[in-house]
Amino acid sequence: MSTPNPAAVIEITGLTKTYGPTVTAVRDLDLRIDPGEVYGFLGRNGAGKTTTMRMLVGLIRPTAGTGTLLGRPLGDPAALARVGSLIESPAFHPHLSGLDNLRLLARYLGIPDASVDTVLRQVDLAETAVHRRFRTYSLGMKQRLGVAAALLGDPDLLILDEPTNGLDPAGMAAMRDLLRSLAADGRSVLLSSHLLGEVEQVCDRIGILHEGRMVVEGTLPQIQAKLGGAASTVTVRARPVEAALACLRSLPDLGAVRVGGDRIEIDVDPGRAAEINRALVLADVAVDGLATARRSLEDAFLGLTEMPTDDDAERPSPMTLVEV
Ligand SMILES: Nc1ncnc2c1ncn2[C@@H]1O[C@H](COP(=O)(O)OP(=O)(O)OP(=O)(O)O)[C@@H](O)[C@H]1O
Repeated sequence: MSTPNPAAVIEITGLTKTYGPTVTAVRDLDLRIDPGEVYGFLGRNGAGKTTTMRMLVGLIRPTAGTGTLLGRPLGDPAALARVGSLIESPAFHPHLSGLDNLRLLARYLGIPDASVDTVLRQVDLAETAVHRRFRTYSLGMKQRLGVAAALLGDPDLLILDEPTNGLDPAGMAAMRDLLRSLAADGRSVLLSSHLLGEVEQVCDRIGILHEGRMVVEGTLPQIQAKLGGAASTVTVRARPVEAALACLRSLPDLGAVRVGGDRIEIDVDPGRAAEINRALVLADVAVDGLATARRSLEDAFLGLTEMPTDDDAERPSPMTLVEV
């Protein structure tokens, strides 16, 4: 049995949420987050990210599961007071300015007005925007104000559901910098996203959720390794295919080989492309094309969660794994 570590910011086991007899939104989830760690939940819509976060901050009650948040039992008010969260759209007064909304919230929480200026600077909400009515805000501005509100109590743990939603690329970069600087101060961040590129750039560890389950978890290199397969491929268009495969069989240390029409895709370092080309030509195989690609984590993630991609329609004939 593992010993619980008192230093863990979040440590939960078997977290489950069911709705009625048929919907299991989160299934038997184990999660541990350490101080100063930025942890990202990655998953397509409906994977269970928001439900998990709502359980952690006490908005909904877990069906099953035990654990601690900041060293206290899940749902403990003293621990929740040290958590800042942005889950779904925060409720701000539409007719008040961003500044007045935060001042109101600060007073409600018993926090000095000076903290409002600090958090507004942290999220980089423009001076002009601060004085505008909330209802005129763009999605990105609303998002920044939501993060500012989450930061108000100087929390030890931030739980942010899709924090970059609605931000332009510059806003996304600023948000990443902010989250990293918060982590550098020893705070922990749990965020969710359906964009791999986002979590990849900011998170120390990533957990991929799919249909309520954690399917893979780890650092980026660990996830790459766990998802298996070569990280890169060499693809050749070659005729005749049978002769090409016979030739490939004579080459050492190739990974999996897949064939679709006249396309042969080989899991191998792209640095061996020239060697493969030379071998095929020497074997009297006509090489009509040769391309190299590094398999991104995005591809692996999409494959894992069977998410359709925009370029699915353009994909040529399906590839079949062959023995070489
Ligand atoms: N109150 C509810 N009643 C019934 N089913 C629910 C409820 N809340 C969530 N679900 C279901 O639970 C599953 C997980 O939803 P959840 O919102 O946690 O996913 P998500 O990963 O956050 O996705 P999204 O990015 O779309 O918010 C979905 O199938 C959803 O339809």
